[in-house]
Amino acid sequence: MSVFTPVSESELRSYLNAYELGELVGYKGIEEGIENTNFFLTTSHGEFVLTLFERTPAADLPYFLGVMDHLSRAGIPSARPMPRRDGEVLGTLNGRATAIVERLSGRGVDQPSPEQAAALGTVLAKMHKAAADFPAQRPNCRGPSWWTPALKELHDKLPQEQLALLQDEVAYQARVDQSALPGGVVHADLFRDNALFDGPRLTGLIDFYYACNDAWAYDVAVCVNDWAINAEGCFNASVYDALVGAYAQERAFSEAECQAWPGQLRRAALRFWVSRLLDWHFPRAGELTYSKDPAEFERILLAHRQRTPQWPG
Ligand SMILES: Nc1ncnc2c1ncn2[C@@H]1O[C@H](COP(=O)(O)OP(=O)(O)O)[C@@H](O)[C@H]1O
Ligand SMILES: N[C@@H](CCOP(=O)(O)O)C(=O)O
Repeated sequence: MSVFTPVSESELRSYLNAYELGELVGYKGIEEGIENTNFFLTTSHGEFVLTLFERTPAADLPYFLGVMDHLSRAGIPSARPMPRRDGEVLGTLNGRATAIVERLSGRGVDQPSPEQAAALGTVLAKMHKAAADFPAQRPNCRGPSWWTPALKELHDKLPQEQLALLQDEVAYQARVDQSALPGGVVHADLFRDNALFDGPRLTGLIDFYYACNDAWAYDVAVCVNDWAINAEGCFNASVYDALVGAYAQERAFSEAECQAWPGQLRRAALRFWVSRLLDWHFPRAGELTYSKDPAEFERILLAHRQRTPQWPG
């Protein structure tokens, strides 16, 4: 499903001439993933992932690949982009901007254990610190200037009750002073399917294509909403405690972040509820929408609005 742009063996062999990655041994389309065309590549030099960017704006690619390179050099398990012979990391294949990155080991988890959640919390905090000196900037493209027009688009599709809730939450978020929070590069979409594990060991962070500069606490909130809260909006206390406890051990929250924590959980829930509503009501041709139920994030947002979770410690 996710090979939107096919690539023949001869096209790939010729594309690989631009790299020093040895001879092509084999390649296979990757079915998971919904944004881009991805292939696993085996060459005489190792294992890689080839991505043909379908929707990601070309102007943002140097930022995303730069973040991945910066983090992998700093010891964070993100995939290092492979440079071409001309020193560039981006090429073009079959009309798409294209990159090759190293293939990381491990698999995604559906039901993380507290141990795995702790590994995520630790690596997330290390990632925030490691990217503190990354020089480029990219604003969060899923903030107020995105959700305000998105709500207008959704206006005629939603029942009045949902619209009222969304509008109320948008108004609440507009009153939150984000500038008081420390931040830097954030992943911004670190769901369970974007972290790879080998048993309890976190072996990879992938899919940096929403990375941007934002509050670190927001990034933690994105993770908590997916890793530690089920589709009914109920917290998994042991996963939550493990994730935020391990994060806090590596990077303590400031007083401002502790205060802002409930609002960040709400902001993260709002962002994914709106994107799932857009995907649901305006699906792209051939897109599978059933696996991304918007109602999950409505329930998570409602749960956060009803009982305010405090930052522990
Ligand atoms: N660097 C990598 N190492 C190992 N597997 C990867 C890597 N990048 C992507 N994958 C695999 O490809 C799948 C789709 O990647 P993802 O970046 O989520 O795609 P999309 O951007 O299209 O949603 C992942 O679920 C994972 O199995
Ligand atoms: N992880 C997200 C999907 C990525 O966001 P989108 O804006 O591309 O839909 C989710 O599970 O909703």
